[in-house]
Amino acid sequence: MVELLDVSNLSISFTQYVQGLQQRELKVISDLSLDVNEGEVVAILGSSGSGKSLLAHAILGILPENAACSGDISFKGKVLTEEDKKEIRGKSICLIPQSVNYLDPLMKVSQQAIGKTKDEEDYKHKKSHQREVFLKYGLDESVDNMYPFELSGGMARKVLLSTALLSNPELLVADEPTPGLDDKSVEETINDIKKLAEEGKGVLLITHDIEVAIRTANRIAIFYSGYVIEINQAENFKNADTLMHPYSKALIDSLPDNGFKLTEGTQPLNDNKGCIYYKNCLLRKDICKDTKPSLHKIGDSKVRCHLYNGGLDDET
Ligand SMILES: Nc1ncnc2c1ncn2[C@@H]1O[C@H](COP(=O)(O)OP(=O)(O)OP(=O)(O)O)[C@@H](O)[C@H]1O
Ligand code: NI
Repeated sequence: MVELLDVSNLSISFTQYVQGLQQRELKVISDLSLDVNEGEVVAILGSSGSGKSLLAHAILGILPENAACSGDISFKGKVLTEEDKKEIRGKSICLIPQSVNYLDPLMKVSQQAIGKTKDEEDYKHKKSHQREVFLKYGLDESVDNMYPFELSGGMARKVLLSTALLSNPELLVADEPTPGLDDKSVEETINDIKKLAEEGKGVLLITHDIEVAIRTANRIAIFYSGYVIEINQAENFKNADTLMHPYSKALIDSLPDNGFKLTEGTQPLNDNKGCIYYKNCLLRKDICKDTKPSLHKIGDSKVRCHLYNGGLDDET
């Protein structure tokens, strides 16, 4: 098992100005650790605005200027500097962006997929490769000359996927690839992602659709208020009893009532001293109020909860 991506203790925050010159720090992602192996799909599941796209952008090295970021992101055992990220993005690591808005509206889709070319020979080579990959995903020749606004939702998704695959990356970060798609296109997207993993690529699938996560991923990481609170095998998410964190259990139990969608719920925005789930937790203990649990390893899974460490928080 080759580890492709290792995100370790990643935190991302923004400085907010409140009332004139008063500043406060808005922590969007806190102490996030996560890894993706070769041939594996890992889903990160979180509600809207929980920092999922920022995680993707941190991995690619395209965070907005005003974001403060700490922690390490390693690719194949090497901690990446911002320079390294620039060097390998679009090559070994590719992003399937959340929205078609990432495509240039004034450029034909094949042109932007191919990018800059050195000379006619280079263009011919890249053009034939582009056609081959587009065809693999069911995009016929007429699509090459279309502008982004001419694409349907499903076609746009395929264009974003095919474009990301042109450089044959080892790791793909797919940011919400399914919203707005009809059932058939969702099905195709799930199969396409699974196939990529079968070919040996690693995929970090960012989604708020729990059903898509369960059906596509090998492992699922649950995001709550900027923290990963549990990482577990996807099949364990079919039943609350096979999960560990009280929030994950409550989430799965509530799914039938919520039409199997993640509800926004009330996720506290402001961090507190203790466990982020303290207020809502039915199993809370004294220690949970003032001491933050770290992400404990239990077998092949991880959980951020004091219940799983005998009340002691000695692991970092
Ligand atoms: N440039 C920025 N400056 C200040 N705050 C920002 C900036 N970019 C993002 N944020 C904040 O960070 C939070 C997380 O944003 P992000 O886009 O990562 O969420 P998301 O989980 O991808 O949501 P969605 O499901 O809607 O795509 C948002 O609440 C947003 O307010
Ligand atoms: Ni997003």
